[in-house]
Amino acid sequence: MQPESSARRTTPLMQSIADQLSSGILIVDPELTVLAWNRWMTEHAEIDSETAIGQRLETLFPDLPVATLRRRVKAALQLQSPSYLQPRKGYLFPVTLDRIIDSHFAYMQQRIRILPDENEPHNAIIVVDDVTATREAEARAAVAAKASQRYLELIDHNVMTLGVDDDGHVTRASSALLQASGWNAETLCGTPLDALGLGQLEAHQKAADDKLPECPVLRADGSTLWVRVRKAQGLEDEEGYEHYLVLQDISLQKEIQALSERDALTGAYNRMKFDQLLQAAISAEERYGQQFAVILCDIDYFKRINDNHGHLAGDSVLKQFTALLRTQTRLSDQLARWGGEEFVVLLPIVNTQDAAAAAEKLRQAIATENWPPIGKLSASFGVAFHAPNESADSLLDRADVALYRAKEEGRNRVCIAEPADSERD
Ligand SMILES: Nc1nc2c(ncn2[C@@H]2O[C@H](COP(=O)(O)OP(=O)(O)OP(=O)(O)O)[C@@H](O)[C@H]2O)c(=O)[nH]1
Repeated sequence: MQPESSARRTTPLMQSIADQLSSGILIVDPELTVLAWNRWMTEHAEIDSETAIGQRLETLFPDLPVATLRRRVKAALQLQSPSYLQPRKGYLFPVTLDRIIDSHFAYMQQRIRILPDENEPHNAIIVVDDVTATREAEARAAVAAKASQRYLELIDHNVMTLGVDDDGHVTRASSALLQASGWNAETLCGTPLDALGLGQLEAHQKAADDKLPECPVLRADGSTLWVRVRKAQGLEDEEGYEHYLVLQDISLQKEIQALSERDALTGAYNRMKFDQLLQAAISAEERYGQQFAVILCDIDYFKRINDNHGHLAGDSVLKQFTALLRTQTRLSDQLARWGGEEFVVLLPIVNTQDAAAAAEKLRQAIATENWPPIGKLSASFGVAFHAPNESADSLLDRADVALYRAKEEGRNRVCIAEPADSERD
């Protein structure tokens, strides 16, 4: 039944306007008895106006938070100003969504406005707005933000990255880098890149993809962390430009590389590495005129050492021999084990005489050293000075022939190789 007051005040024109709105409109008295009900409410709540009008809201909607709603209505009427209600569940009137399948919500999300009815000061107008789309977008954004956050955390924990300002000072470091380096975030910020062993920012900016700088970074405990450095896209904000470096741990790779270059027994370079060094020396001579020589050196009567003192004693002599050659050569010289009891030294030098003098120095050092358990030891030497345009094979052949001659002439001596074919008249 329709109460007198409502019938009087809801004119056909007002009802028609209310029916065209895309929000729910209902008028209630302070006891929440429905006095007016628009089409939106009929369609969405599936209760027609004849049924709704005259009924208390809690009768129509048994789960309605009546106490809260009544308080809000009272407040709006007393203050004669709008009041808003944000239902805890997101909706006041349970309206099922027909797009449940891809929605975060089963029920329509509503914004409730309670307005004092200016014509009837005891009544309140309740406006129900459908804000599902907004809440949906917010919920999706929250899920996306959480996923991005998780992704950032994943990167932070697993990828070594550094933020650097325009002056090459560190601005931030990922947890992965702090953990791998043992560095402390506070002390790290503001430190110049090169003080960490990471070189200059410009070098990383210019580096080609296939020639990324490899840097030995000093860990907090003094050990070395080898990293390959790639410059990533930077970011600009109101505080300025931030460059990003991504660091790849290549320590293991470096370790394997070092092992593959060296002879396991003596620690001297192996033949493969020496071949590379020799090629590099030939290129440097062609380009910059840096002359060099090689000394081939073979321990005399080494077989006897093995035969008389055992293989282990032979091994120990080889190690001591390597150590002696190291101390008797310069840092700029390169030492390799050529095979068995034969060694080779590559030395940047300007003439054959100087190379021969270097070999003679080695010969004397070996001859005067004490070699437990065998006593004395000697070695024979073949020295070849690299001729312009000479191949590596030709140079080594000449040194080998000279070494053979030293053996033939009685061992414990230095023989100088014949000039290369290109040098002969
Ligand atoms: N203990 C030990 N012996 C090795 C190693 N590599 C090669 N030899 C030995 O070195 C010896 C070389 O013998 P030879 O080539 O006859 O040369 P040599 O006895 O020094 O005689 P000359 O060179 O003519 O003075 C062989 O007995 C090899 O077995 C090694 O890594 N450890």
